[in-house]
Amino acid sequence: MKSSLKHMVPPVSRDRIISQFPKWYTPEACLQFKEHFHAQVRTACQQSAGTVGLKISKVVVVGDLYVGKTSLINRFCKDNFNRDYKATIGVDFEIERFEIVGIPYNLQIWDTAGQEKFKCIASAYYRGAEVIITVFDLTDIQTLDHTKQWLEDALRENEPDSSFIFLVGTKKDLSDAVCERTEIDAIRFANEMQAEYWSVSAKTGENVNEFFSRVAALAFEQSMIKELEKTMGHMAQIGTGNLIITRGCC
Ligand SMILES: Nc1nc2c(ncn2[C@@H]2O[C@H](COP(=O)(O)OP(=O)(O)OP(=O)(O)O)[C@@H](O)[C@H]2O)c(=O)[nH]1
Ligand SMILES: [Mg+2]
Repeated sequence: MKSSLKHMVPPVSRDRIISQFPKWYTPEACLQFKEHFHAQVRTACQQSAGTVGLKISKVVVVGDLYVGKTSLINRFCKDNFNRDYKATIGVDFEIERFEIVGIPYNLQIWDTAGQEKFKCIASAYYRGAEVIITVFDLTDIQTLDHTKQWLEDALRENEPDSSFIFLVGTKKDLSDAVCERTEIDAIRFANEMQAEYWSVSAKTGENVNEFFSRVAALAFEQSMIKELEKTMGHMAQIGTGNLIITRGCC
């Protein structure tokens, strides 16, 4: 009975299995430099593998119209690319399954509309975002200028310091000398926004899997740390400045 149930859920695809902490894009705008999951998180995962319920984190993707938000998500979730523009109306979402350090984990990725007329619909979905991805087009510097406003709007709907922030430049395949200068500005913006910077191409797929693996690993680890804090007894310092709670024995 148990084995037949197991076969009802298709296995997580190989490129969604994460056991080592995925690397950042550039050390100049990076949220964390470490290369391994926290030892306590790894231990907790090993001890509870096969027994924990499904974990899920909410990701919202925001930015101007036409910057390539839907294309980025479609490349990652469906491995396709459409050169024709079809505006997102309101919001849409995809769920992507991972297995991280042996634990099943889902990212719920919300794709929002960049068009002004849909903004009030989309912003209703910002709440509870563990990850905010602000997207701009590397070939259009104005879209970078607008990312701070998009971020501000998304942050307003969330608790302070509760979300990881990413700044993502799209259409890397079209990159030229001007885009390279834009990227220097983007790295400065990312630091001001306390965001991690990435540049990707939905057309060629460059950096897309690497980027979402990084998103998944950071969000997963954060959710594990929060769970450890909730379920265990006394404070212990782990890593560099991250506090988790460990079980009190007396
Ligand atoms: N060359 C190239 N074109 C891209 C890339 N990503 C997106 N595009 C094109 O840019 C246009 C806009 O892409 P979308 O993904 O629909 O943009 P969006 O941000 O979702 O737009 P809204 O839904 O209106 O907010 C489409 O014509 C895409 O084919 C890329 O990496 N490279
Ligand atoms: Mg769209």
